[in-house]
Amino acid sequence: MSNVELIDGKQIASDIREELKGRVQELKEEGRVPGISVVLVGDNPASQTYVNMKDKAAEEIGIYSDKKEVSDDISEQELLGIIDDLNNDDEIDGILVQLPLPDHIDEHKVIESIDPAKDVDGFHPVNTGRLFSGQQDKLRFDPCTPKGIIELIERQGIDIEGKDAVILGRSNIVGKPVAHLLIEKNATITICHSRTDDLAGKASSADILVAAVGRPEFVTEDMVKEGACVIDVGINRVDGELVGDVDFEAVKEKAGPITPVPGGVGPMTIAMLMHNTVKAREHHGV
Ligand SMILES: NC(=O)C1=CN([C@@H]2O[C@H](COP(=O)(O)OP(=O)(O)OC[C@H]3O[C@@H](n4cnc5c(N)ncnc54)[C@H](OP(=O)(O)O)[C@@H]3O)[C@@H](O)[C@H]2O)C=CC1
Ligand SMILES: Nc1nc(=O)c2c([nH]1)NC[C@@H]1CN(c3ccc(C(=O)N[C@@H](CCC(=O)O)C(=O)O)cc3)C=[N+]21
Repeated sequence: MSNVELIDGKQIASDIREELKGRVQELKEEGRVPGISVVLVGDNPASQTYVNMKDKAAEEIGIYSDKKEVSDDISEQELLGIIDDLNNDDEIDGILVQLPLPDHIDEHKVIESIDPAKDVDGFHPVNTGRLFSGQQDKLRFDPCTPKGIIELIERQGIDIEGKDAVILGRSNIVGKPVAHLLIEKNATITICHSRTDDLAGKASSADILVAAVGRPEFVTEDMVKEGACVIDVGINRVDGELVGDVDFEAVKEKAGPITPVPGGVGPMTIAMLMHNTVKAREHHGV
């Protein structure tokens, strides 16, 4: 008999979309459904997949969704022009510029050009700043993947307060923001990266281990404490197959609650994007 406790991100994300559906219906009756626009530069197939998943989720929930697909030789100026139009579009509550961007475009400049009240990705410095300073009373959009991770843990009934959380990875879109959210939930955090000494030792002290390194099956059995909650953020394509940052088969018996890939954090990212779009619409009004 297997004693694996799987955290079903697919199911939890579906529950969240169902909750949002009701709210969107109310907003529709008020006079306007939420709207999101996704800007896609170039034709990276992985990006196409995510953008299609966003479209599908929006449609299911009743959110208006619009796509701006442009060639990867678009100038920075032109891209900033598109964002300016979206900032001024009253039907659009949320703007998402799919990352990464081509090298000739300054990612920070593009993100900073988005109206913070439409920044449903939560990447604008106004939003990351409010996360950093723990401001919960102001309009604040938290990044979707980190927020999805917190929701997964809490909806699984796992208490975060007082726990030792170890995060593998320090990127601006996953590692750093998830650390802030976990601090806000009263966890004690350690962030590891490529220069960390004794990463395995640190990881194996974690009650909650978040793997976001972008290396297939990086987390092995020796890096996991017995019964620890393991959250696998990794999305790696290996020989056409999707593989996480955790060696799931090797770790699943030793770990406590654990997320699969696919069907773990990924669907939660999309659900949180929808959540942020509804929140943006509530703020903007009809
Ligand atoms: N499920 C989802 O919705 C999402 C999934 N992802 C996936 O999550 C993973 C991480 O994404 P992202 O944060 O953007 O990745 P980045 O490449 O931006 O960051 C990776 C981090 O991991 C660290 N790292 C890399 N190799 C090692 C190593 N050998 N030992 C220790 N640390 C290491 C890096 O350290 P250093 O800083 O020192 O270089 C860096 O901080 C990817 O697989 C990505 O595809 C990303 C976003 C959303
Ligand atoms: N501005 C911006 N915001 C992002 O949020 C953003 C981005 N750029 N660039 C790329 C990353 C990656 N990302 C994912 C979203 C959903 C899944 C997801 O739902 N994955 C499914 C599987 C999908 C498949 O089969 O390929 C799963 O894990 O079950 C994965 C990855 C969002 N990102």
